[in-house]
Amino acid sequence: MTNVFAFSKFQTLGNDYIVIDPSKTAFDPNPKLVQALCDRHRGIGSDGLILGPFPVPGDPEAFGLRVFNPDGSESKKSGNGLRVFARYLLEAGHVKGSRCRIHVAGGFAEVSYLTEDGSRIQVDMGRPDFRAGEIPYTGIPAQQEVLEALLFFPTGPITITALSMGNPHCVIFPGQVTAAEAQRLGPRIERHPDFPNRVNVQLVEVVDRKRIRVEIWELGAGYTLASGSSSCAAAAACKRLGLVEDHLQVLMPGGAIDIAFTSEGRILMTGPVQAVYEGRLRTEWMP
Ligand SMILES: N[C@H](CCC[C@H](N)C(=O)O)C(=O)O
Repeated sequence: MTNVFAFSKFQTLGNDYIVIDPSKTAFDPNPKLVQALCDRHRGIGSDGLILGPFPVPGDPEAFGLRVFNPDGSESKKSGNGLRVFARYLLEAGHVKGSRCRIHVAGGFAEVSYLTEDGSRIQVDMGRPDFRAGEIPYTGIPAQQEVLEALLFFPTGPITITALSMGNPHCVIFPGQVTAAEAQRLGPRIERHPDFPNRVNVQLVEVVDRKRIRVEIWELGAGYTLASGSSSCAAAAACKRLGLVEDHLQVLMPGGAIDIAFTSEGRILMTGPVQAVYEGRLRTEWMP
């Protein structure tokens, strides 16, 4: 039988991830292979791929992970990905107790298991950073914050609020918050030259001061039903613009994520995780 390798599949609010554990499966995350695995017709199919745990230099208690988008690019952070990975760590016996610390390119995240089985998890996603240079966004000077700035297109400008959650986000408040509008505007904003590293895009409707509704276009993944870092970014923009309170729900097509701002301005993101299946992948089809 040709080589096979093990993987796990999880999903949270319809945002799904493959998890590959390097201690079980030797895996080179080259873009072509990541694209093939995330392909919903030729491979496993997912909104992203998580590789981990890795040891974190200088922090023996922490677990390292890498997150890849279906286009093969590496993500600096993923809110749903962090919750999925935290669940995997618990199930694989890497974690004992109700907390763990995870390191991803965009920084550390403290994780709390709210249920014994890891089906509901809270992640401290840190503080949003609106400074243009941290996103990066080049439309205004690096130290300035991107609050209701203008992003120019041949058809006219769009008003944006942009920030980093460890990964880049651009929040807009368009007349229509629909999947169609997310798929129309998302790619244009994702690849706008003022976002040299590309950007995740959120279309936001403020329902009231405790609920916002969001449609999402993800950098390197396209339209998704939910996104953890996007829910944090949309909430952070609304909070910064004085539109919502410190505790709110972010309503997405796949479901809702709870957001709480701490007194230090950090964002606590809480949501579900579901295990879907364990798989053994043949390798004969791989690029
Ligand atoms: N679904 C992920 C977002 C991945 C972000 C990725 N598209 C990037 O920033 O490159 C989340 O739950 O946060």
